[in-house]
Amino acid sequence: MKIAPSILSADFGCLIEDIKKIERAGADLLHIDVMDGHFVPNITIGPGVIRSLKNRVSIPFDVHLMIDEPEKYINEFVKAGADIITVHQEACIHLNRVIQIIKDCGIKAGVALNPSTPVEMLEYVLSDIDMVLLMTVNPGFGGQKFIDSMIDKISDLNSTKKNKPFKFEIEVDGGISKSNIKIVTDAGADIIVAGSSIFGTEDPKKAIYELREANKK
Ligand SMILES: O=C(CO)[C@@H](O)[C@H](O)COP(=O)(O)O
Ligand SMILES: [Co+2]
Repeated sequence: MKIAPSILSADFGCLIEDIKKIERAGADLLHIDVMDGHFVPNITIGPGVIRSLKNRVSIPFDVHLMIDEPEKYINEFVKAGADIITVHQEACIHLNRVIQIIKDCGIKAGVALNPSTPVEMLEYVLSDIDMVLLMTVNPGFGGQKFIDSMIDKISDLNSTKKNKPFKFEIEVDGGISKSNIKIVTDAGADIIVAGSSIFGTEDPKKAIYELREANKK
């Protein structure tokens, strides 16, 4: 199980210090939530901030684009330092083309699904992608409650993986804490995004340790 702390819940006034804490604690990926105020009702950061962080952070940048028409900005995010770019199925009219644009840049491609979007929407792209991001809250904000019905969705997607030699990993994003991490990984999640349950605590290093311990029980 990999842990990808989401900087959405970090203190943007001392962002690099917060990131250094989770890097030292053994975080696997840095999850960066990009929001445009259109696709989701919130605005966060763009390529400029990612570029500034890139040469100071060594773990891979997992960039979650919650923006309309993401194809217009892929190049900018790749140049800024994204290692994985995930676009929302709901934001892409020509999803296959957008995936190819990301892959042609030489980085990994992921596709995210809102809670109400069935996994079947990805049937004909699953063999092309490196990651499926299942939203377990409605995208837009950190600190929301995990939607319990998403456990069956994770299991369904995980069963699909057993039928064919797909390479994609399942990333799960929203409302994950030490109280539900085990049920999420048991259902088949490979990568856990956690924002408030890491950066919302006094000690992010301890929070990562506790997530890993809770996953063993
Ligand atoms: O993409 C999103 C929200 O849209 C997430 O990455 C959140 O940032 C996760 O935050 P928590 O639910 O873990 O607080
Ligand atoms: Co996210």
